[in-house]
Amino acid sequence: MERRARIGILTISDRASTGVYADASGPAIDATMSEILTSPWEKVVRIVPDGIESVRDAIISLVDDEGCDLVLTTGGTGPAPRDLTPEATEAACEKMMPGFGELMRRKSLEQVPTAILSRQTAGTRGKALIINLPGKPSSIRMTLLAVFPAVPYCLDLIGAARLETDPALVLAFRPS
Ligand SMILES: Nc1ncnc2c1ncn2[C@@H]1O[C@H](COP(=O)(O)OP(=O)(O)OP(=O)(O)O)[C@@H](O)[C@H]1O
Ligand SMILES: Nc1nc2c(c(=O)[nH]1)N[C@H]1C(S)=C(S)[C@@H](COP(=O)(O)O)O[C@H]1N2
Repeated sequence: MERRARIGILTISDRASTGVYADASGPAIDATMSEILTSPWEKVVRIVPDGIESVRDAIISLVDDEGCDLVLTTGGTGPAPRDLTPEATEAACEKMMPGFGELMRRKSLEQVPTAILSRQTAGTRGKALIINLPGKPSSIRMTLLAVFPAVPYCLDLIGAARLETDPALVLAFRPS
């Protein structure tokens, strides 16, 4: 029996974390993962304000304390002074995986010219993969679908839980 995957959903937003507006991006990640995954999984949801320490500590806690296999962040990837998610991700990770950000920016560029303003990246910490998504709720499904074909094999390689996907939506590629 395969182990149930644990997926961290981390919303990074000054305003959503203080209740100025309701978080729409975390629920969009949850909904997209429910669409994509056919293997058992459970979520661990957090909302934190922007900042290197707040975000780094949340990622470390989701991986080290909560045992997450995958952490999906949203928000804080742009150029504004308080957008520090890529720096925090780098501080929490042992290896950076720049291909994720490159592909998401390329896909987003088909929709909005400001896609290049996102500094989103990805990396690994122990047996966990951390991926940054932009903050816009409308960007979540498209960016996740773009990179997800490579996610299950990446988790295999780092020794995380095995993920199965709905092939009608995401064809997970596992080189033989
Ligand atoms: N978690 C979220 N839930 C709902 N809407 C969001 C969320 N994050 C961002 N947005 C929307 O996307 C817009 C642009 O995102 P951006 O990351 O620039 O937000 P922001 O202005 O930095 O947010 P904050 O001030 O809360 O950190 C925001 O103005 C908001 O309308
Ligand atoms: N798919 C998609 N990607 C996108 C956007 C978007 O609307 N759709 N917005 C861009 C904009 S305007 C910014 S500033 C950056 C960073 O957003 P963040 O700070 O909310 O992470 O993401 C970019 N990537």
